[in-house]
Amino acid sequence: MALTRLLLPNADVWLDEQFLPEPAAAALLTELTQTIAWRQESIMLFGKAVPQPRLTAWHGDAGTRYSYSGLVWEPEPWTPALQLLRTQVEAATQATFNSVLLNLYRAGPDSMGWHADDEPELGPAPVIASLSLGATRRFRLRPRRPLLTPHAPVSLDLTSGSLLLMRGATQQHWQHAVPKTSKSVGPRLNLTFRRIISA
Ligand SMILES: O=C(O)CCC(=O)C(=O)O
Ligand SMILES: [Fe+2]
Repeated sequence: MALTRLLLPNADVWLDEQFLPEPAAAALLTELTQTIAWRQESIMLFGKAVPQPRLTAWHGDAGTRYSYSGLVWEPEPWTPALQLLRTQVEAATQATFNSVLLNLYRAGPDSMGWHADDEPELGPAPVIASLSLGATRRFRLRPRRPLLTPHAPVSLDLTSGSLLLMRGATQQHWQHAVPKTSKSVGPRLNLTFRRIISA
């Protein structure tokens, strides 16, 4: 399949719902869930350490330090599976990536709050390629400044093997989130390939 552009103002967002065929996506979910050194980080919220409602890992080229929600990440090296995915994602997106943030949503209560991936390390127009494996979870997008970007919030159900690409001014004008769900859902693993410009 191919990436198809979403018609959103002040955004440059593309989706390929069938980037990886299901047997490959399912096999990768199992392999990565078992072999990645998952951590549950805490973020400081009003002076208190609050565990993030998901597990995370950060892999990349040496020197791609990244600060995220008050945490500073030193990357783990690329594993063969992650390196192969990087090559495939680069070919599909015509972009280059030097790091990947992995998020494991163990079940419905695991989530990610509203944010934009606009850390200075990512430069003025971050290119982020997001590969989803496992359970379908809802991905929401909303304008950061509704007067400047008049549009209702958007919901995408990201299925296993789908590839979402955000680039250009998307992070400047939109936020995104993966809300909790009360539905009974299995694990979902998401990989966001990124390019750290100022290491
Ligand atoms: O899990 C997702 O689909 C989104 C992940 C995300 O927004 C991030 O890692 O910054
Ligand atoms: Fe994000």
